[in-house]
Amino acid sequence: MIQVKDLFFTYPGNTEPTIKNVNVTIPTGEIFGFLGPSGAGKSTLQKILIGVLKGYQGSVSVLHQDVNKATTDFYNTLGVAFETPNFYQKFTAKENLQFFQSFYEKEGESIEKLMEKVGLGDVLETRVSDFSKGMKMRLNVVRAFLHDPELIFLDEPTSGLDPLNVQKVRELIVQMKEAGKTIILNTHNMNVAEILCDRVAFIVDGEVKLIDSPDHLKNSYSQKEITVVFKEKGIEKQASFEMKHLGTQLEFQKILQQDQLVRINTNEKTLEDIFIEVTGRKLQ
Ligand SMILES: Nc1ncnc2c1ncn2[C@@H]1O[C@H](COP(=O)(O)OP(=O)(O)OP(=O)(O)O)[C@@H](O)[C@H]1O
Repeated sequence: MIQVKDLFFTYPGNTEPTIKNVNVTIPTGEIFGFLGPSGAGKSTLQKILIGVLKGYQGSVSVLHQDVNKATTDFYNTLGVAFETPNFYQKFTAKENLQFFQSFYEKEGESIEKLMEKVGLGDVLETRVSDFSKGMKMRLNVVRAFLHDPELIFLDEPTSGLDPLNVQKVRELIVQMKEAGKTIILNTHNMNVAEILCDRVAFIVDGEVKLIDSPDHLKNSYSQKEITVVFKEKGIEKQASFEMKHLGTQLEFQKILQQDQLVRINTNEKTLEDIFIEVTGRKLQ
């Protein structure tokens, strides 16, 4: 679906490349996340992958085409939600979506259904000027799916959304994956990445530092131990035990038998902890 080899890109007028030696292959049907702090180069990479930024070095094949030679077909099978939503403020949400849909040959799910899925079912006839930032973000996601594309790029799709609406957008993305779509997310929301992505790439200063699945990363980086919090003579205490010896760990068995357990933590690292450990950088 996507094959990037030895990619470098320098903005005109800059001396240093913004994208440095990126190599990545993304198969059909995957949810793939580019994770990195602000300024890491995620949007630049997205613009190269959708054929907007030219003049790069290396090779970029998307939907089995060299993006430098992308045809109309390419844009009919590609959906994009840019980080900053761009709508006609005086038009209603529905009028905006109908207008953008008219550029494409194919129609996917109805505007009404898609809007319903992101919790905007009752504001179809509302002018976009009356939308909040979070509503515009959700409308932006709907816009990317209008023409039933095969490959969808979503730049920070959950930015500025409350937890309930983050969940709605997440559910829509999962439904699209189940329908066989390939989805590329740019995000610095590690929680979203952890739940949604089959694989993630850590990107810092234009370089991909690591590509792996969230599960495999968490298994590799987390300590294989648990911490037990228990009460002894009314005082709360804690002790850590290696997971592989738990069955024969007498002290652990004693805590269980005395029924003094308060809680057990698995000491699992979050994707954010692992990002910091691997790259030495924070995400926000
Ligand atoms: N048109 C441009 N000309 C010159 N430099 C640019 C241009 N657009 C972006 N940059 C620079 O390229 C670097 C990467 O920016 P980019 O927007 O790709 O990062 P990002 O990871 O998407 O960040 P964010 O999460 O804040 O959107 C930044 O240093 C930015 O200042």
